[in-house]
Amino acid sequence: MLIRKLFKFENAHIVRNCSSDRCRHSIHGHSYKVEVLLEAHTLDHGQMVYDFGLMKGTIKDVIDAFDHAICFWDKDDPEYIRLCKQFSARWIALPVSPSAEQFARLFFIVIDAILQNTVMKNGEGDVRLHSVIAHETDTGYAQAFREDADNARMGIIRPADIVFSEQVLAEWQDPQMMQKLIAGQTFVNPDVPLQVKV
Ligand SMILES: Nc1nc2c(c(=O)[nH]1)N=C([C@H](O)[C@H](O)COP(=O)(O)OP(=O)(O)OP(=O)(O)O)CN2
Repeated sequence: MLIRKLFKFENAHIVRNCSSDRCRHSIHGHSYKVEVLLEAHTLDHGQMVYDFGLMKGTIKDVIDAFDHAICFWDKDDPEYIRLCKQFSARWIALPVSPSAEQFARLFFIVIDAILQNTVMKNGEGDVRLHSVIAHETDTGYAQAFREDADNARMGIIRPADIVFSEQVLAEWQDPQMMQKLIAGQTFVNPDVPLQVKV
């Protein structure tokens, strides 16, 4: 079974080298919608694949980091990068260009790492990330599956290579969240007292 939770953020970028003239030379923004799809073949004590509420913790925080930020490819023109950092308190440097495809891959990689490092407390079984859909506009989206996330021909994305500005970090509930993820520390879900025997 699949479940899906939708997240939203506003973000600005330039996508270098793309065919669309407006996109490759001009800073522009999108109201992104990100669908996170989880898969399991057994249900937890609440008879759910994974409680939607749990997805509003670390997973939501990571996606929300991109809200009202400018994203740039860390291989872009150093002067452009310098100016992004100078004029936007919220910026994120990416190891890949900020296309919808790469957003979908990036969120897959980070959310997959979060889930794999999460200690689940409510009888969740084989819950795993199925795919991530990044909607750039109402009419265009990219969907990343595990084989896309792992595909080095699409560029390597390591969580440690995503650099968040100080302002982004300061606004997280836990400013150390990404460092913990990179260090392989665990995220522990809240205990749930059982009220009826399942
Ligand atoms: N495969 C991709 N194609 C394009 C991407 C992308 O990330 N992946 N990105 C862009 C631009 O960022 C652009 O702003 C979005 O393109 P487009 O869908 O053409 O935008 P419109 O606002 O014109 O959308 P309509 O709904 O068709 O009006 C370009 N391509």
